[in-house]
Amino acid sequence: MSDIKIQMKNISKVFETDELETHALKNINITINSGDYVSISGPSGCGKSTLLSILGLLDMPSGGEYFIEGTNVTDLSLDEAAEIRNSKIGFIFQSFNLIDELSVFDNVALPLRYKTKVPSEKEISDRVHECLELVDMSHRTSHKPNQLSGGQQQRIAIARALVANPAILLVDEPTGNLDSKSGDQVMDVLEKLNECGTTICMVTHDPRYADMANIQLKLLDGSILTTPELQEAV
Ligand SMILES: Nc1ncnc2c1ncn2[C@@H]1O[C@H](COP(=O)(O)OP(=O)(O)OP(=O)(O)O)[C@@H](O)[C@H]1O
Repeated sequence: MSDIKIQMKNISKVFETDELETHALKNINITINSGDYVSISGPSGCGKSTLLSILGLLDMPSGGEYFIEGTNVTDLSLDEAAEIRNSKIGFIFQSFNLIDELSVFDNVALPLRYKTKVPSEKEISDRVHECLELVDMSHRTSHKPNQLSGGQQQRIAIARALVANPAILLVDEPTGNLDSKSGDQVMDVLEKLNECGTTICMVTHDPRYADMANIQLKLLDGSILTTPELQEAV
């Protein structure tokens, strides 16, 4: 009955530099269903960024198979990977990566304007306002990013990641540049989005935030240490 968003089968990644081979990921098997909240944590160098890059089609695995919403995306050309990345994946980075010259509205609208079939201005406006409301930022549509706090900028980045209705949000240390209060607010927004059905996969060093996820993956030396654990809904 579950709707599979992401499936990795025996994914491996080997980096080869001069005479050195680094086995960054070994035999990774992950299934992420619609509505899951997955955290990935582990010590420095264990493979978190490598895994997130492959999940986000920013890098390709050395072996194994990767499916997004049932489509095999293991051996795509760069152009095909870019198209699937734009339509299926929303990214949230530690650095918010907003465009300073654009208003909040135009930053959030950007992924819609880059779609193969660009929606009408009315559709863009409706969707941007809907997403800004979800992150409690409807009152700042005309501001520029540098007129906002770090926490507010991250909430705008979340709205931008959501706007094209991706299959999954990939989140990399979302609170890394924030004080603890703003960080908690950003995590509250992610939790609320997940409660409303958004599928999330997040890399975090913070055990408090990893605990918010219903599937907690722990990586060590490129392998998943603990198999996914589904917590009973409280
Ligand atoms: N481009 C590369 N070339 C060679 N080795 C690499 C490359 N990228 C990563 N590695 C190696 O792969 C392993 C996993 O790296 P990765 O960046 O995924 O770890 P991480 O868990 O994200 O670390 P951190 O928490 O410090 O960011 C490390 O041993 C790293 O040195």
